[in-house]
Amino acid sequence: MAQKVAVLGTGKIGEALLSGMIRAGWSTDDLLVTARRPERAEALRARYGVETVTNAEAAKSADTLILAVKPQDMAALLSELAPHLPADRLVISAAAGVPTSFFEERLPGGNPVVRVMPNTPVLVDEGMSVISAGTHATEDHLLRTEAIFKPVGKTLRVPESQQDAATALSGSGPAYFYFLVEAMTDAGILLGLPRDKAHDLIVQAAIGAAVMLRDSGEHPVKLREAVTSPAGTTINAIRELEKHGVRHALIAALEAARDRSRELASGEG
Ligand SMILES: NC(=O)C1=CN([C@@H]2O[C@H](COP(=O)(O)OP(=O)(O)OC[C@H]3O[C@@H](n4cnc5c(N)ncnc54)[C@H](O)[C@@H]3O)[C@@H](O)[C@H]2O)C=CC1
Ligand SMILES: O=C(O)[C@@H]1CCC=N1
Repeated sequence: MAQKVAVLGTGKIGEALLSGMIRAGWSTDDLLVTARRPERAEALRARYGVETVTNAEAAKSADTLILAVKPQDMAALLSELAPHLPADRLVISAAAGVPTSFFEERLPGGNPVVRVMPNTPVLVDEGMSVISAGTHATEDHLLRTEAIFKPVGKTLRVPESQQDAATALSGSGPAYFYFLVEAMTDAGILLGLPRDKAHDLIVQAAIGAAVMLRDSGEHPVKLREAVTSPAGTTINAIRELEKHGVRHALIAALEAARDRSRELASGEG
């Protein structure tokens, strides 16, 4: 019999994963979702044809539960689940910061727990999902987790001690690129381009650069040097980026994201 998977907390990332599983060919008969608000449950049912259930029902009938609520809501969700959850059910958490020990303490039956940090490009099958096993999770549980996340992008196993860093780089990563595109589009407007043209130029530069980074096997410094002609335009821009400490700002930004992930470990504010 096929494994049933439930997504609990179907917000932005929960819905992105649900839609990815459906694209990857999961039957909606094998998927369950839970939502806090009835209107949201109805919208998900209408959009995807999936059954919406309570958290307790999901705990009783799903083989794998993907917990995609905010870190601050995780303790409350686990207290709803714990009385109903058989010990063999795989619990996958997508929450930033929250360690597998947090789940293990609240699920005393010894459920296998896998911590995953996905990112929103799972919506276009270009996600990255960073995976760590908890104490009771075996190779089989990791393979079951990868079967869910691989169709929507790449996966990478890391020791759990690297998850806060992975969250800063990868979970939050797409936001930095959107921020850069937004800022560079503003620059295009300053230089006199219409917004839609500025947007298209920067997005295509981003796509071209991303594909070259992925496919050329070249170091980013080499790729940048190839753009930077002697006494040309690019070096003037690079000098300004260095003068304004953009490299330093990026390092500080990712360190701040890593620190916030660590703070979320307590499952509080
Ligand atoms: N948005 C992103 O790019 C990423 C988010 N995450 C993690 O995913 C989790 C969710 O983040 P988002 O999707 O951005 O937030 P969100 O606020 O869009 O989604 C959370 C959903 O959980 C629901 N919820 C809360 N308590 C519930 C309960 N007891 N039962 C059922 N539903 C409940 C909320 O109503 C909401 O729809 C967080 O833990 C976050 O750290 C991880 C990777 C990337
Ligand atoms: O901002 C956040 O907390 C979540 C986790 C990684 C991406 N979004």
